[in-house]
Amino acid sequence: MKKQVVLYKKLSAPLMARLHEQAEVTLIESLDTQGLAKLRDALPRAQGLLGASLKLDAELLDLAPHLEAIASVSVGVDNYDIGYLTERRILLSNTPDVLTETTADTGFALILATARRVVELANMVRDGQWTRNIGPAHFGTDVHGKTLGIIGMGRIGEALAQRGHFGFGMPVIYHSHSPKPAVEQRFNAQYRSLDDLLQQADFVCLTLPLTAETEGLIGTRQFALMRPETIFINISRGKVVDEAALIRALSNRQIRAAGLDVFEREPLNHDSPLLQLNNVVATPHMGSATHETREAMARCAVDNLLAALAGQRPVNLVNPQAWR
Ligand SMILES: NC(=O)C1=CN([C@@H]2O[C@H](COP(=O)(O)OP(=O)(O)OC[C@H]3O[C@@H](n4cnc5c(N)ncnc54)[C@H](O)[C@@H]3O)[C@@H](O)[C@H]2O)C=CC1
Ligand SMILES: O=C(O)C(=O)CO
Repeated sequence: MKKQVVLYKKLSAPLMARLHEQAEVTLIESLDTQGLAKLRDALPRAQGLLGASLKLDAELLDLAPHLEAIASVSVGVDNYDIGYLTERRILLSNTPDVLTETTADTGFALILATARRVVELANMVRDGQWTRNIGPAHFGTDVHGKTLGIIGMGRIGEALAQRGHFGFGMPVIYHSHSPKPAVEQRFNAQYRSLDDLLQQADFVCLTLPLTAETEGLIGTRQFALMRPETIFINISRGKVVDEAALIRALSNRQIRAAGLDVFEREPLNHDSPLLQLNNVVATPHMGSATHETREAMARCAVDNLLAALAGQRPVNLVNPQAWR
């Protein structure tokens, strides 16, 4: 008998066809109120779940007594209670690697956009305000040769270091759980304590996951360690940062600018004080959002889910303790 799969994300036609071959599929097209009600109705028969951007808490998962596997179409797994899933022996998988380069591209886009004031100056042209040659009031700051500080030297951190070191001649400093000699050799990178990195980097870039340990990692004290020239880039998760402290640091010009792809609450409210600040470039959590990468992520998630439902260990298993 085919397994019951509930999708809460639309997939491309070829991936849908693959899933249909092997499973009975219920598609929840959107996660609006109606969609969530449909999801609740489908959960009691679900053996597999596939999707992204939904906090799957115990209250929802308790509706799914037959659940065997969840395939998240993301590398970040902060939406899941891994302890609870493991207790229930539900296999959780994610989609690392396939999105690394694209997300690092986004990080670099934010570095360039903030330092060179790309959005602000492009809007000036669009608004008909380019009436004479621009002068120092519109100048930005160099990217090449500046110190790139990476907090969380994992896959995406390394891809960012590669761009900075080889593409822009940037000295790379980093902070992570522990030093990484191979990374230091490849990018001539140097390990720093968190405080030293915050004081020394021209670009402070967050590329770590949201965990109990990293929630609120960057707050008032950490912004106070940065310099007025510092540019702050967050492509990890909004909750790693105390957003109120960030807004104060930007408003007081304690730091120069921020490039933000992620926020405490998403979608970012249009009234957010962040959007009143012209030294902020805000993007809509688009780190991995290219056609190619989103398709590769979805394919990876389908592979993981079908493997798990066939009794095989998924390649990207997040909670190996749940594997019997
Ligand atoms: N903006 C976006 O659209 C995207 C955001 N992300 C975020 O980026 C995160 C990182 O992804 P990957 O590089 O693939 O993960 P990864 O696991 O390869 O790298 C994370 C690194 O952070 C380090 N780390 C974790 N906790 C730390 C702590 N408390 N202090 C210091 N270092 C710590 C780890 O040791 C690891 O080296 C994801 O978890 C996700 O939240 C990922 C993809 C797209
Ligand atoms: O994969 C993730 O964790 C994202 O944030 C979106 O790609």
